[in-house]
Amino acid sequence: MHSEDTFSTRAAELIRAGRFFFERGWVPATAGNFSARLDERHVAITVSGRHKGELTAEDFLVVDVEGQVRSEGKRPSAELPLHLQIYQRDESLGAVLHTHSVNATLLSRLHRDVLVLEGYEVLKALRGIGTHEARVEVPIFPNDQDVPRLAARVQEYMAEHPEMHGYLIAGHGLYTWGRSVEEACRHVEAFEFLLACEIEMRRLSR
Ligand SMILES: CSCCC(=O)C(=O)COP(=O)(O)O
Ligand SMILES: [Zn+2]
Repeated sequence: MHSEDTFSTRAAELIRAGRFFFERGWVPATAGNFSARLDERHVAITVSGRHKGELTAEDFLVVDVEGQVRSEGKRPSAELPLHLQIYQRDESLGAVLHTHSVNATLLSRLHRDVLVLEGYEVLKALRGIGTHEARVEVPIFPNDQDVPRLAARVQEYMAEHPEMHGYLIAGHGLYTWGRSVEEACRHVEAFEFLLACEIEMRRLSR
């Protein structure tokens, strides 16, 4: 069972991540949501509707991995099922981060089905990738206000593509994850750099 200390430490890491993302324009208004695993069965996640650049420890609540709320009077992120899908399928994962940058939003509307990233040295910032020659496929799922249905769709896709590092939701944003908050933040930064390169490439080759 997790301690209060674990909750405070994970919340502090996610608060820092929120400030960092907000300063870069990746979580405008109240967009985005963040979570971190507390133990095998519990997760801390942002309360719905909070500004992710101005989070405090009060803006997090505890849920179990089945989605039962363990903090009275707090409403979890509307996108909780997308976080739980990741924790349920892989016990080694410790954090899930969702951002809404301009570049993620634009690319997810310009492409259908999948965005291919290849030839970039920064791909090596993604866990398990050791060469710029890697080919990273980022699936793009249609947006859906029925979040459990969207989570089921992601689950189905991940069963076929277990090496995924993240995905886009069309017109919406990026989901990525890691074994720790630090690793998940590195993935957000790497993806944002790669998405910015892809946008610029399209502009230059017009
Ligand atoms: C203002 S963004 C619309 C909702 C959304 O996509 C999001 O990421 C934030 O939702 P939450 O319930 O986690 O605050
Ligand atoms: Zn969102």
